[in-house]
Amino acid sequence: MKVVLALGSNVGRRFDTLQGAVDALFDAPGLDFVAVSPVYETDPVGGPPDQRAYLNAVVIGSTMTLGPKAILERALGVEAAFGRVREVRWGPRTLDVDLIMVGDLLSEDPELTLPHPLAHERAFVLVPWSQADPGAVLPGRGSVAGLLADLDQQGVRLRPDLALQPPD
Ligand SMILES: Nc1ncnc2c1ncn2[C@@H]1O[C@H](COP(=O)(O)OP(=O)(O)OP(=O)(O)O)[C@@H](O)[C@H]1O
Ligand SMILES: Nc1nc2c(c(=O)[nH]1)N=C(CO)CN2
Repeated sequence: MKVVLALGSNVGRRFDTLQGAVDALFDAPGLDFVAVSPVYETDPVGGPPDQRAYLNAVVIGSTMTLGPKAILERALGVEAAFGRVREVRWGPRTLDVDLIMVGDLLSEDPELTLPHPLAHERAFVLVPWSQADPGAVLPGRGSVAGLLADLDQQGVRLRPDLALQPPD
């Protein structure tokens, strides 16, 4: 099953945090690395004003053994390991890891909604995802390229000077 995860950081050493997350997500068995997107610097969407810009990226994996809850637990564990401070909704965070999709699974459980309920409207997710996988499809919503055609992408800027490496 294909697994798509979105990474974001707007506090501290943002790029190092993203690379650390890529490494940590694939550290334990069960999830195999497939691809990582370029890094984008993005205007904050929602939350308090005067937040620093985010760095965002998307990482794609594959699993034959893990269920969606196990993948979410891993994602939340990696977030916690980077000391995310969860105070303000949509406020600053050291690391945010969102589970965008797991195969063609659909779930409306608030603990794990699949696909991620806001992914289809977030250019900071869809732009990097389309670069990592040009043929990507968001289950129930259609092609990522098609979704992007209707979205404002001005707040999402490629950082060609920053490149994430595959997990070590
Ligand atoms: N697809 C998903 N990916 C990540 N977390 C999810 C998902 N669906 C539900 N959740 C739940 O959301 C909680 C995380 O909420 P959190 O406050 O981090 O949201 P956020 O990252 O600030 O905002 P957003 O949901 O807009 O990305 C997790 O504890 C998790 O149980
Ligand atoms: N640019 C940007 N804005 C956000 C982000 C993010 O990763 N990037 N994450 C949010 C909550 O998940 C809220 N707003």
